Amino acid sequence: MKTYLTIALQAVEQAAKICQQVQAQLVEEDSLTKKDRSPVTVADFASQAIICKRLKEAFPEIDIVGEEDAQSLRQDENREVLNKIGQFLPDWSVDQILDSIDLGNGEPGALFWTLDPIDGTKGFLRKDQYAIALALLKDGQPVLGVLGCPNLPFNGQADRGTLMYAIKGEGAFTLPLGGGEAKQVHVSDNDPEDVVRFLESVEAGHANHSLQGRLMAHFGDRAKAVRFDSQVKYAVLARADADVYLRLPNSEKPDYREKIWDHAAGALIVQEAGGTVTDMFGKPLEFNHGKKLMANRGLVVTNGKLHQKIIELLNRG
Ligand SMILES: Nc1ncnc2c1ncn2[C@@H]1O[C@H](COP(=O)(O)O)[C@@H](OP(=O)(O)O)[C@H]1O
Ligand SMILES: [Mg+2]
Ligand SMILES: [Mg+2]
Ligand SMILES: [Mg+2]
Repeated sequence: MKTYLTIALQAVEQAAKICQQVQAQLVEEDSLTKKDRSPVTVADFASQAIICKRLKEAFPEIDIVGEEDAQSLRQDENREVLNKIGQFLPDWSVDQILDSIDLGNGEPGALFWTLDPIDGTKGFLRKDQYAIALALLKDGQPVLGVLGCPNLPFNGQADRGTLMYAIKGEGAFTLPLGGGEAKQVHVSDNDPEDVVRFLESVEAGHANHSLQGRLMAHFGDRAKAVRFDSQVKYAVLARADADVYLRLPNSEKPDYREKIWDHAAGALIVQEAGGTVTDMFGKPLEFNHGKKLMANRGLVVTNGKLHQKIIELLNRG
């Protein structure tokens, strides 16, 4: 597992650097709109290209299931975006870029990587939080997870981003992006009688803010809420800066199912930090139904001590 970890950390670090460069000089032309009307940027593509190339060099036999693909970039009308990616990957040919992105077109199997090259693209565009999320899944369960969080201050130092990782059975760890000593992280100790710090998405379309608000109201003025984009929420909970992350299904999109790359890395990190991750009914996540969490609805992530209470409140009919 150590070899997987070393390569995964290096790949995420490298991608994070490029994402930071793109974000620092972001212009409107750097993004495209996908078929589902969600955005994708030069940085999402560059990040996926770099990470896939690195993983395939080291582990050619392991499939990568990435969020993005190069189909739109192969169309003439998007040549500008492709050229822009090339500016951030100066030694790469156009074909190398396209083919590396498409290395992420693998299929879920007994052992595979899942990659979200930028989770929270809308946050990235707003210059808020985003994460580079990579997980290794074995027999339907994440066994290694890495989150690169360039805009999440490490130990309160605003100029240093945060890297977090976990190996199943070995705990969760954090270090600054750019390198440093790894320290183990643990979730908070708060119980339902304490202050409860909630996390939810910034984007109203990705969750059910009104239902989440009603649940938080149960805790009166002991409830504090913070909104962050992306799997940064898992990282914040894992290091005890929050107690509960709610992601209840948006009632206007009843058929939406969560994607594996939006949760595999974060969920393992929280679990290895001592927390609990289930769907809104208290059911464990099942990562063995393809690219989506078909057997689960919504997510409830807690420090463990609050889990039963939250599930009860949600399901008391
Ligand atoms: N209706 C919906 N319900 C839940 N998640 C959704 C959604 N529509 C899009 N998403 C996902 O929400 C992710 C961002 O999560 P968050 O709201 O926590 O920042 C997106 O990841 P990407 O930004 O990688 O596309 C996308 O996959
Ligand atoms: Mg996306
Ligand atoms: Mg995502
Ligand atoms: Mg993404």
